Amino acid sequence: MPDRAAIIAAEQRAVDHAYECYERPLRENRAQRARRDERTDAHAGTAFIPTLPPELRTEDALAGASLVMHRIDALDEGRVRTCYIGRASVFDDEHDLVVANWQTRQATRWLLARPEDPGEVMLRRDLTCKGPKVRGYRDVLVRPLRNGVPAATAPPPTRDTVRELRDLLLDELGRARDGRMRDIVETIQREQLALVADERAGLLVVQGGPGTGKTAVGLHRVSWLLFNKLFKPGEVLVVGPHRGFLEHVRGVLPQLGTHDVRMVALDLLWERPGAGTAADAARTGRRTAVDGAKGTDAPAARAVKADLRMAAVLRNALDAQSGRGVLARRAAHGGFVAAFEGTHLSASLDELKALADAHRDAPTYEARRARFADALVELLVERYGLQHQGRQDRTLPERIARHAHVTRLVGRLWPKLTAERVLRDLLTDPVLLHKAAQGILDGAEQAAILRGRAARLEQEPWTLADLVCLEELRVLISGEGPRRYPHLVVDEAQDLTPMQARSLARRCPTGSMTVLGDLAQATGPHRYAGWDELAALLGPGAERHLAELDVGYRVPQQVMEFAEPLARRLAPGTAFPRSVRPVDGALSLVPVDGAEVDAAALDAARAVRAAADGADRSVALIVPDRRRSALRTGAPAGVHVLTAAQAKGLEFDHVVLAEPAEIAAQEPAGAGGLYVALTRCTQSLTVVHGAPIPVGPDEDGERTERSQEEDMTDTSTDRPGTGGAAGAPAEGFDRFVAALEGSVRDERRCNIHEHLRHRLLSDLFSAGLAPTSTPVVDAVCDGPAGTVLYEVLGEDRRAYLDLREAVLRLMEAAHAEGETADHRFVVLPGEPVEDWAAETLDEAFGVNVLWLEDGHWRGNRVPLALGRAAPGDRR
Ligand SMILES: Nc1ncnc2c1ncn2[C@@H]1O[C@H](COP(=O)(O)OP(=O)(O)OP(=O)(O)O)[C@@H](O)[C@H]1O
Repeated sequence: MPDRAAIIAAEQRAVDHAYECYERPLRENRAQRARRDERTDAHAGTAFIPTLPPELRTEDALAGASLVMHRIDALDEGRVRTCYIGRASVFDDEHDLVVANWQTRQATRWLLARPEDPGEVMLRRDLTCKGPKVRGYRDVLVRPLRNGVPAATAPPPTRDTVRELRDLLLDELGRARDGRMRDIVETIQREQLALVADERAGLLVVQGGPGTGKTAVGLHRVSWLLFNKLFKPGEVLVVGPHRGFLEHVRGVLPQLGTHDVRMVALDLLWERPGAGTAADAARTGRRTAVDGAKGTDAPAARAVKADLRMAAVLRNALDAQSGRGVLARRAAHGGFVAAFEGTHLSASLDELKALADAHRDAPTYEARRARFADALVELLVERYGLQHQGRQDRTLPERIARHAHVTRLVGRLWPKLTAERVLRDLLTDPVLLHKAAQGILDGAEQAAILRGRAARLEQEPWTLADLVCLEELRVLISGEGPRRYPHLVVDEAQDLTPMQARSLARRCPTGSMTVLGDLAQATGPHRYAGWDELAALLGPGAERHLAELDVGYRVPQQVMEFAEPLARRLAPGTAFPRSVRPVDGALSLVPVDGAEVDAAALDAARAVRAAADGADRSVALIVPDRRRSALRTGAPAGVHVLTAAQAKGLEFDHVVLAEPAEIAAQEPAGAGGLYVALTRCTQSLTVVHGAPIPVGPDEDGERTERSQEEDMTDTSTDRPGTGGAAGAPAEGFDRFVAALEGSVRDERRCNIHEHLRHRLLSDLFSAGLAPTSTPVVDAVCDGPAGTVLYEVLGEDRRAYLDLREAVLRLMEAAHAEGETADHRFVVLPGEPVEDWAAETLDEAFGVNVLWLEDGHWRGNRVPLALGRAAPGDRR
């Protein structure tokens, strides 16, 4: 058996040959170009200037990267053939393939072959090259031939060769980050490549913790899909979280040989009235054509506008300003009468209402108006015919349609509306808002989105959420939707609001999407309980495939371990990534006096910058939003000062983090923002904090756990934040209330719980009642049957034992509030699991059960639960 040196020498010869074959056409093309240039010079001044055909490349696209990465020996009709896989397809003089591009289906299939299912692969050898120089190799899959027949795969590689591969990957991961992401072709892992080359239709959702390579996978996938002609460049849109992120990843696709793919930051995706779209900007090259939203929403308004219920409110706003909405206000005026060619045309108010209602299912507002106008003319023509013994001529319908009174009536009932006018009226007119939001948004939610009116429509400070609503309205009014793409890639998708997701679905009606994200890093106003909810919004009706990446390539192990309890708390259902990178001394905690945080953070940044100098390492200082401008002013050169939101999706070699508790308290990101900030570094994280670092497993965002060094030095067992309100010396009843509040808060993190609670509150408001929620009671409402107390349960809580626990909670809540309820309800997200549960609960505890099924309330006493019971219906 040849020794390693001999194998490396043999592989070097193969790689040399590959380079020779790769470079020869380049050299020849350059020479040909030089000859043409000479000819062109000779013809200077003439109209004909020959151009070089695109296939005659003259530039080396490798830019120093290795051409060859793998050797594959594959069985082909009984013979073993050797093929090399690399960054480009290379042919020899006989047009035989010397290197196969990694993106060809054949090469991808070979690279995905596993030892336990090798297919035709007999040998996979990964080469460690530095440019054209072979430094080492590792045999990943070896299947010897015995008597011409492949034997079982050989035992796993020796420790040495494993270390060698790890070295290649770790070398790559340990290199300095200059703010630009690079491709990972040389070290892409099998589970990543499988996602890159996944050809299934529909939505591919990739969930993965920080640094698991989601962005890298998304971009390599774009390149792979285009290379294999599944889409053309103009057919793919990549949506990233912000401009800084796009800047960070900008170089990857060109490095992979992929050009002309449109990439847009999420906040520039929606057109601002009067400005062009991002697409316009890309076309015209004018950056100033688009500058996104002008205004900002307070957190409460942002939450309401993010919610899908907003779509129904917008539709209602249109209805209130047209058709029946206008007729309702016209009651005093009666129907329609107009003099016409010596006679009268007329329609009663009821007839007009019937016509207005008849076309509610028309696709757009404008279509409804057109159909109403047609139907009105038809009615008037018919009436005219009756009055004149059927005497009609061909131009009568047109004469009636053009009659000033008719056009005025149509115009009044279906005024020319623009999305901007409707939204402006909705957000600034409390009466219209109430009418449109009745039964959908409660009073507090309506108040949250109500705002003052700018002097002129063009001055309205549209927020990002408003821009999304404007698109929704435009679609409702005229059907005018955004440009469509056959494939969409959405990064950091966990931050999309439901309204944004609905709008993205509009851009890709086929539902062919690559959706990348991490639920634990969610920082938007809406938290998704799982990917299903978001996937259903993005690709309604499309096939969905969920994949998880669970190996962390960016963040040092020590830092990931520090952040782990926080991540598990934020998204208990997702896998926490294993980091492949132990880095000694990667984590430093620097406790300081609260007043010293800024100065200490700047000192730390200065020290880290100085230590990193010469090593070409990037340094970021991640700070709470309100401290950014002050710290930017004082920061040393070469240190990027960013908020957690700005750092999303980016990575730096060294990160200094200032006052994490303050970052975790920022709305709407909360602890998700802190998790993002903690996981940006590749080498070291220095945490400067005055307040304790809220990374513990049982935090609730308001309470904090002590930092590690405090844990080490302080042996006190009376730790704040583990059962009582923030550090308060709570006793007895107070402690009980605090504990109850804590667990209610936990429950209210569940979206399904919150959907149910809000729906219940909204329906009670619609019934004309005034329900309230308190920190311990999900809902309490005085209705015709007395006081009713509700305890809402969240996802997967429909079993009898859950119901019994809810009864106890109701009793505790009543005790905490001093509330003596006449009726008590447990509210579930679906039918109880056991069919006897509702009856038993009623008989045993006098507690009723209410649940939602297909959007309707069900249960043993639904009218009573919704405030519709007779006053005598008291227990
Ligand atoms: N197989 C790999 N080989 C080399 N580097 C890799 C590999 N996979 C990921 N990386 C590197 O790890 C870093 C993190 O990757 P990426 O930004 O794609 O992760 P992410 O999952 O999108 O992270 P986040 O959720 O924090 O945005 C990048 O520098 C990327 O190049």
